[in-house]
Amino acid sequence: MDTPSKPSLPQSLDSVRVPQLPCAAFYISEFITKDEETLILEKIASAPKPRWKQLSRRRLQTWPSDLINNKLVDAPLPSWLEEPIVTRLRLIPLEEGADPQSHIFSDSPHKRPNHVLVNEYPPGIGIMPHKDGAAYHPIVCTVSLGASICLNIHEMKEDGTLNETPIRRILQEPRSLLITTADLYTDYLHGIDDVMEDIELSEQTIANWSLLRSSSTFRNGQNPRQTRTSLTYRDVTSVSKLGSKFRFSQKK
Ligand SMILES: O=C(O)CCC(=O)C(=O)O
Ligand SMILES: [Fe+2]
Repeated sequence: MDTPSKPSLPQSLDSVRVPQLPCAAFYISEFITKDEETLILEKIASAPKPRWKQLSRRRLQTWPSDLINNKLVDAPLPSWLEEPIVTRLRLIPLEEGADPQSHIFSDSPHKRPNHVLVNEYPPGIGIMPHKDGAAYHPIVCTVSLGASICLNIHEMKEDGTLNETPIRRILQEPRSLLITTADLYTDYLHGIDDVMEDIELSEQTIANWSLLRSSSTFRNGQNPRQTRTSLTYRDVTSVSKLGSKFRFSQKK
């Protein structure tokens, strides 16, 4: 096959920092290959039906399991969520010249993500502006599959209500990785509009325009939505070991 078996990763996260954001975010346009994307989408599609949680308009899979009181029952991620993504995430140093062992999860409690949400967005469907809550170490790695979508970053008004106009927008292409960290997850909100098309896309309006794989695709400023699936990787701070005992007691 002609397609490369691995995408070429940046030398450091610092070189793919999203400009014009109040705090650190990083965007790698080609984080997985088309073949890897296809394989992961097949694995998601072939998961047993009860794996899907149907929300009012969107559906969701949670791996390895739902959190209970913000705690994760200790269990490994399935291999198709671990490889190649987790390994590759931990290969990119934060800065050039930094300790080559350092990576985005170096300071997280488990040094790696232990939890993945799979969110499927049909055209016209998004997610309301929200914060991700206290269960996680404040780093989220989002791999986008299938189609492009715009993520909006919002701030709160002085009176504590949401400012509906996003302060920035980030365009996520299929096979890309977006890493959002720190205040972007703790102080700001993020959401996706319920639209059939993202509009007014340009160098002026999209924070990661210079980092896109193919900004020419959006020359006319539009992104007609197709079904887009996201994988959000996080490190759940609190992990209980109860699960292994429970599984043991279930064995005949
Ligand atoms: O799909 C996305 O890019 C965002 C998902 C999200 O915000 C979440 O699962 O908390
Ligand atoms: Fe979120």
